[in-house]
Amino acid sequence: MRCRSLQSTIYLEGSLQDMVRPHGSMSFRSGRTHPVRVAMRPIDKSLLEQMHISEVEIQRRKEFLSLDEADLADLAALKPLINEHIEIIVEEFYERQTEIDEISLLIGDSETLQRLRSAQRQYVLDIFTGYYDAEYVNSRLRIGLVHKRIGVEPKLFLAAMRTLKEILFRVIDENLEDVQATKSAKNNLDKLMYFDITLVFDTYIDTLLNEVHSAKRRMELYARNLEEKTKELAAYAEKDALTGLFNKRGMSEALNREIRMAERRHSLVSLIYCDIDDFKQINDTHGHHKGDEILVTFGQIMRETVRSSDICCRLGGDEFCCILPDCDAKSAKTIGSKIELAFQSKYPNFSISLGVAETGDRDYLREEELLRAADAMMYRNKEARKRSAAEAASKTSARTLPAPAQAAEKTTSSTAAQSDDH
Ligand SMILES: Nc1nc2c(ncn2[C@@H]2O[C@H](COP(=O)(O)OP(=O)(O)OP(=O)(O)O)[C@@H](O)[C@H]2O)c(=O)[nH]1
Repeated sequence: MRCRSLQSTIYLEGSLQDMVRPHGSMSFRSGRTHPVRVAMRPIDKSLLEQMHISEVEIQRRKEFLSLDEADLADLAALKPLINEHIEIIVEEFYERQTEIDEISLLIGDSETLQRLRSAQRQYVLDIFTGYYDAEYVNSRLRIGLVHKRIGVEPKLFLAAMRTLKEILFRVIDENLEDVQATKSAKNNLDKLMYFDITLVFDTYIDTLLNEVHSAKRRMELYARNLEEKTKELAAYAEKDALTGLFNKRGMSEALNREIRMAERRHSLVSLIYCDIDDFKQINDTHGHHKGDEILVTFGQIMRETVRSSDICCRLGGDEFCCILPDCDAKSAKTIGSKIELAFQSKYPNFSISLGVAETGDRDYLREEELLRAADAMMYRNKEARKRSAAEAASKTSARTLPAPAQAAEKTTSSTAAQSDDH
């Protein structure tokens, strides 16, 4: 195997090769690390493999450009001449290149310029070796990759190739006497430089496409995340932060939807409306923290008592409701009683008031009408409960006069009041 540096480039590759060489592959060659078995990734393949460029493909490319063995041998014959002029060629090339602001900026400093000079020197010598095999092709492909990564645009690369060609043509013109040989040498050089340019462009475009695909994948991921976040936010907007039940807005949408569905199916929808009695007093006596705990517990009781298809909501403060699709008012009252029983067994000193309303299966109330009806019944039940509590209190105080009136114990069942009301 001939030893030819892969570091050669038109003008910028040299010092930047290490930027793109996978570190793993370097360690592996030097035997410092053991190869780990992982799925085949792009960095596990050579550029030639990634670009699907085989020996046959290299030959095809030469044929496309009518670059035959005789042309290549003629180019190799110019090697002594180029060797003789190599320093002048590289000197003039960089003099002209650094006159271009964009290129000067890309090169950046004198050490980089020095490294580029030596890489360029090697490239020019490589052109005239007469060997344009896989190794040569690989080094050309690498240039496209590096150019894309460091931002050397095709226009700069083409301008550089043109400058180099002009310089080489001039050296040939000035030193070859035979007109036919001069013409043929320039023609062969022209074809080889086309061969190089197509390879550089192939990896440049491939890298560009990979970047586009990668950006597309990132965008899709971002869009998916955004969609999930939007759904989460929308769900948050419909949920009550304290109890996790639907809030008023969520309830409104759900009730609307359930009434419309019931209309389509000619079925019933019932609504239980609950309010914790004297909740203000509970807060005042036991503190807000206890008040919160009661609200959360009530939400849990409600959820655990009803079917999973029923929709439990906290309308605000101490007011709750539950939407019961496919359920009549009688069953809703029974469910309400179960909720009340469970609540009172947890908090024997507190009570709730309930109201129930149903709609369907011939005429249907609107969402706010159904809510108003259930609320009105809850209110009537609460008033009835308050009246009987007041009566009980006055009877007790009459029996125990002249002692001051005691606060009534909250033992009256609101469900009983509700039933009476009906
Ligand atoms: N702890 C707690 N209290 C709340 C919350 N939201 C509202 N409240 C309180 O709940 C109380 C509700 O009181 P009211 O609407 O007067 O009703 P009530 O005291 O239950 O009286 P009745 O409905 O007649 O039985 C108010 O004092 C509100 O400040 C909450 O998230 N946590």
